[in-house]
Amino acid sequence: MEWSGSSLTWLSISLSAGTLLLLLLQRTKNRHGSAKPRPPGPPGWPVVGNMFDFGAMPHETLYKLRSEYGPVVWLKLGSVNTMVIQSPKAAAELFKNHDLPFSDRKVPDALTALGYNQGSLALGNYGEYWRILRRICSAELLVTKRISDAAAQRKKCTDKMISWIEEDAASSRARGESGEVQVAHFLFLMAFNVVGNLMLSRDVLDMHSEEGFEFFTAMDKFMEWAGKPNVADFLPFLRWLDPLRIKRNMMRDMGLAMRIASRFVMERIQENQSGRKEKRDFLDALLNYKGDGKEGPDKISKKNVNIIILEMFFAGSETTSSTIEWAMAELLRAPNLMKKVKEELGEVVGQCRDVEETDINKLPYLQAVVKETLRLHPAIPLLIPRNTMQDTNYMGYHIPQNTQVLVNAWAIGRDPDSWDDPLSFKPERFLGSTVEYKGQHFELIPFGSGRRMCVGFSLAHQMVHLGLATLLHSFDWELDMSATPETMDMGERMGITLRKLVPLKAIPRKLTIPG
Ligand code: HEM
Repeated sequence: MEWSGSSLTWLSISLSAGTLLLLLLQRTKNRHGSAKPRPPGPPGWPVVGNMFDFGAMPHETLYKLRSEYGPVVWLKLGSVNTMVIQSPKAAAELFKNHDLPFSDRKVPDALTALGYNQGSLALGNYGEYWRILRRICSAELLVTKRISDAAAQRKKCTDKMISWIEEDAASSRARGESGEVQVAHFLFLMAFNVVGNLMLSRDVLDMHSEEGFEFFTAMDKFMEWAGKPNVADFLPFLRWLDPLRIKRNMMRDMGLAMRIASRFVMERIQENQSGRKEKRDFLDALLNYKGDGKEGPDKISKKNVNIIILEMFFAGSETTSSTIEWAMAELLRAPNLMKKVKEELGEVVGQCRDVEETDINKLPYLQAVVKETLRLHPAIPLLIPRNTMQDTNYMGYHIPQNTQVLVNAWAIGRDPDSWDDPLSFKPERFLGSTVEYKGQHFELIPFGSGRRMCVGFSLAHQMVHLGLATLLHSFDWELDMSATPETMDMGERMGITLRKLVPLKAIPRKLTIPG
């Protein structure tokens, strides 16, 4: 049979009409749900699903969907089934009753570069290797004795931060400028060194060191690629193509960061071989690990040790420094609140000595400021994506195996059913309240909850309080003439963490703490 011109035209019209019908049917099916009940969600397009509805600030886009679809939302991101949880009640149901089947991770393609996810704790599949790492990390990072033993190291790092801030402000003034400094830069150096001391018993960054700068730059690039939205995560059949070149770039920059981390590890191995007798640290715990021959690996490979060291650096430094930066920004916007924290510091610490970690428990207003900051600005707004290991019946919905689960801690912190005036920064709401962020109160979960909750939680608690208190106790902070509390930009930038879009700049003036 021959195809005439008119039959070809008809064929193409029928094909187009058929495709259109299919598209509409697919949208209708998604809108009304399939045979098995799924949570409600916006209709998606074939192939791409809701991929293009996600936007640059997914936590905000998802928060807006709550009013239409309720606290549990179903999306299809390309071919990835995704469930989003956006209320304390739904989060409690997940973490209390379904934590185990939801304990795997969904791994972004970029972080499969050089086998990173295979060695990682944060992205590792739920299984023996993860359990062993988690045990080692908990012993090093969560046990109160270990954390308090390292208090002097943290104090040394905050002292250095203050002297670098003074140095930078002085050079700015010497150039005839206002003395303004970029606060997050120094917070990052401090946090990086706190982690460095815990992992490797040494400062890693110095304002002026070349090796530190090289490491910092490589890590910064690593975090940039890890935070970039990647079409290959939504349409896995495109992975081989790596259309945005994210994985290729990641391989290059991660490779550099790994080489630097491996230098630290090799140095330690050589020191140990030549009879090093210094105090045992996190790196020793990883290198000395010996399995019991029953479950998991017998030892942690050198490559995986490098990966874990790297991971701790970026898990511990971006999160804590951005939290303190947000707290400082909120306080600079509200001079009356700033005055209250400083008065409390004046009463408890006074002017004759520095803040110590042992002061934290006596500073309820400072603690309330930190909680309020973590409520409105959780560093990882959607937590780290989980993945279901098996089909699960969750709140009456059928959630299939291999569903990505996002818990919107950012939206939960703004839930009007849990919080009065949820969008305002009001630390007072926590005074006299028993709400904590230890993963038991589901209206405040900046560190997550359940098995995969932040393993660095106790360390983070100390670092954020000490870092913020030290900044406030050491200086009076002012905005430059070009900024006012009313016009300060509080926009967000999404990368691997949620940072301020415009980095906070402020002028440190020598202290006038009342008391
Ligand atoms: C303000 C500071 C911090 C915040 C807001 C934060 C937040 C989080 C969140 C939301 C998760 C995912 C929890 C989940 O999926 O349920 C997480 C996991 C993790 N955090 Fe943190 N974190 C902070 C500081 C730290 C520090 C200081 C370290 C270590 C040096 C650390 C290491 C980790 C690791 C290794 C994981 C993965 C745990 C796992 O998958 O088993 N974090 N963190």
